[in-house]
Amino acid sequence: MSIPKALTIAGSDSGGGAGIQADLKTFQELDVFGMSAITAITIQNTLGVENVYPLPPEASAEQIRAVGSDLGVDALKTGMLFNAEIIKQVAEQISIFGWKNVVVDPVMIAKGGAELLLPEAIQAMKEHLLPLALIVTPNIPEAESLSGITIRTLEDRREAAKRIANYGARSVVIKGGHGQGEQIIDLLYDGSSFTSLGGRRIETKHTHGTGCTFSAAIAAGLAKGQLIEQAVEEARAFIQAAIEDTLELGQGHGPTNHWAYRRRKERF
Ligand SMILES: Nc1ncnc2c1ncn2[C@@H]1O[C@H](COP(=O)(O)OP(=O)(O)OP(=O)(O)O)[C@@H](O)[C@H]1O
Ligand SMILES: Cc1ncc(COP(=O)(O)O)c(N)n1
Repeated sequence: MSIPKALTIAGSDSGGGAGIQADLKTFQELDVFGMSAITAITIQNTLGVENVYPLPPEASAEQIRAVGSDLGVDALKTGMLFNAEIIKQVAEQISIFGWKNVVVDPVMIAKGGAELLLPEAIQAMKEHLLPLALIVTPNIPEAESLSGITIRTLEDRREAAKRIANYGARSVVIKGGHGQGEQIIDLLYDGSSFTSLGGRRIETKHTHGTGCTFSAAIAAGLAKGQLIEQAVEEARAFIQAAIEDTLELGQGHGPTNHWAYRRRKERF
């Protein structure tokens, strides 16, 4: 039996709600064997990020090489990469291995405002990483930063998605968590057409790590052989359940519930 394997290249969140920890929980719940390359260690809980210790860029490259040369990688996602040198090393390894199922979550700023990507590294992300992406998953502020346009309307989102795709990403999903209205729209652009994936906006403060979990779920789907649209649809269902069945953990913005999706499926 061949076991689907996914790699997350991201930062560690000591609070367990975002980053590497959220990604591995998501892989596990979606029946994918999870592996990790840690780029930075954050001192973090539901109240926010207290400190960031980036690892030497070679440490990311070495971890990727170790798992790639032995276990193999069916799909991968990138999350917090922090600086331009880490981005370059990660991009170089992805190119060397020739991996195609690459999900880029262009993590920039944590919900609490902490910088998870230095502003001067945005150019490196556009230049080195976006051309390798099968899909890139910005939230609205990240899409604004990558596209250079202010997003107010759905038309703006469409234009931003096209501009991001121009950097070489095969497809783009602009997530709607930061938007307004009762319905959330995640807009998927596949290079020629748009698909809106929606859900009810849940009123909650417990949305720490939603973007990490969503992109990890897409990578899990790709690792299992799903097509992009199918993987994004299942990721939306996964995150919707994870936000709805809240855990109410911590004193601040709590993590989502990674058990929820499987438990719901088992009930029906
Ligand atoms: N309140 C909510 N109700 C339902 N779905 C939500 C809500 N907030 C976010 N989502 C979903 O979670 C996913 C992540 O979206 P979001 O825009 O929050 O990303 P993000 O800002 O990158 O997340 P984070 O920075 O917390 O990791 C998307 O699929 C979005 O639709
Ligand atoms: C290590 C790491 N990676 C990503 C996020 C983004 O998640 P959020 O925007 O919910 O804080 C984070 N806080 N920490």
